[in-house]
Amino acid sequence: MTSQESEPLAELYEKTVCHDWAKVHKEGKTMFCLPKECITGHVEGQVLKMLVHMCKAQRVLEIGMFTGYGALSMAEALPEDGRLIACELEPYLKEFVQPIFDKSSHGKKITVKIGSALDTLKELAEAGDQFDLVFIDADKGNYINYYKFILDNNLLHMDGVICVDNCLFKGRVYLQDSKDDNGLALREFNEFVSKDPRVQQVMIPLRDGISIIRRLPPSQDSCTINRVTNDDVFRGLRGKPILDRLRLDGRVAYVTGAGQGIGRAFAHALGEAGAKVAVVDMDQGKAETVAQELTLKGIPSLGLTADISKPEDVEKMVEAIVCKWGGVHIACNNAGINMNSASEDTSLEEWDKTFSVNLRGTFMCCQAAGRVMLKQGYGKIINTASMASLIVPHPQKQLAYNTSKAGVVKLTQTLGTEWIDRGVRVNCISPGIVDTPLIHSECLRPLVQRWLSDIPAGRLAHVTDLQAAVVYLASDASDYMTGHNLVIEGGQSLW
Ligand SMILES: C[S@@+](CC[C@H](N)C(=O)[O-])C[C@H]1O[C@@H](n2cnc3c(N)ncnc32)[C@H](O)[C@@H]1O
Repeated sequence: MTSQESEPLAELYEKTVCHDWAKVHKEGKTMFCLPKECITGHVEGQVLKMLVHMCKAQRVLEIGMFTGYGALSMAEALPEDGRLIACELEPYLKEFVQPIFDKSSHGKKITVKIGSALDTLKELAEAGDQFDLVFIDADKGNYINYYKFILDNNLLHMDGVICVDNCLFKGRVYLQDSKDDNGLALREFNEFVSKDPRVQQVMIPLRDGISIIRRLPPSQDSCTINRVTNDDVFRGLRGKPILDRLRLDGRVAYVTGAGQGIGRAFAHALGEAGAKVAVVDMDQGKAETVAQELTLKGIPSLGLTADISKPEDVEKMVEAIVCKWGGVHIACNNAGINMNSASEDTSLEEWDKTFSVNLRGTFMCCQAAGRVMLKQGYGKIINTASMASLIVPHPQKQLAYNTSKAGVVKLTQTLGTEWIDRGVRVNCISPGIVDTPLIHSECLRPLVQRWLSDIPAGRLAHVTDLQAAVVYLASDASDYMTGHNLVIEGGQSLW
């Protein structure tokens, strides 16, 4: 059983098979009499959609669109800003398909290029375009030319895949005495690809056969011929390209203050990058809700309640994580509080409360997680400091907060240098002013206007602006970085 096709795809299929293709050809609307059997169809369409998912493709090229069934199937799997270029010879088909593309929310990802596909390929190569997935499904005699052009002109991305339709051509590729031009063209194509050292090919007997062809990393021979410096930069450290080095697969992380805002965004980011995540918050309901969000996305997670100003809570939090997952690799100490008062009026109670969470609490978390990490010989601690550690944000008055966050930076620098020789890196992130629902209240509006005039980027930070930084600091890619305060404030501290 294969998943159902979407409504627009079903409509496209119906419209294609019911259309009188012989008539439109007779009327001179198409150059060729197009057989309705050209259509990719349900199962192959879903296979293409699956391939787009599996390759995590962002940019797809289709050679031979016909009525766009394959194109729309693939577009459905692309991210919102993904793009698919569909090459088609027949102008009539663009008019035919556009109304259905317009009905689908994915149709806007598709750009149809009318003309000979080889001309379009040249145009794309000249523009420096590259694709993660190419689907070749046009005139069989030209498959080999499309394939060669794509590989010779770097139209396929480093980890890209080419999918080729009709590779078995009704079994004729295997008939010794076949005179069928298309069968012979496909046989020659299959043989060429199977001998091409640049790729790995697998043929799948689905419908008329599809070949999946993966671009391989450069071979030792090609490195020698091209006098390549075959080092970690060329191959990628431990054979991993840079984006793979940001992955956190198999790592155990926790985030405090993860029930909302920045902490929640950090928890999602670490989980999306591959880590198991303990979502820690004072508010049990919020911790569990965010943990549930991660579970829904397939991220192993655990909701924990802890008040990080209490030493026993901090100990219990780390113990619970170690007990469940056997260690802690990433400690994201994010929980913090902020109270406003003029310095001459700041009570000792306010000062102590702020420090007991922001600085003492962060220290206790660093120490508890650090002890586990030092034993493991590996760990990444990421504290949330603030732009207020660098500048004095104004006009609001927040002496205790500013001072406590400056303390978080010094705590980070000290631990970062003390523990790095035992494999534990400690860094902090200093966000600028973050856009939260609270900030949009009537009484805060004048304050927001004032802040905006102080921010070169012209807007407040979104929590998503901070997510890449936490993944970077949690990953091996930042191993040489320690004691650093990574400031993300749209340039506010520079004005
Ligand atoms: C097998 S159909 C494609 C089916 C389509 N991929 C789908 O998903 O339904 C082949 C298409 O390639 C187009 N075609 C043939 N030769 C071409 C060329 N030289 N350049 C661009 N398109 C071409 C034909 O007009 C036809 O629409």
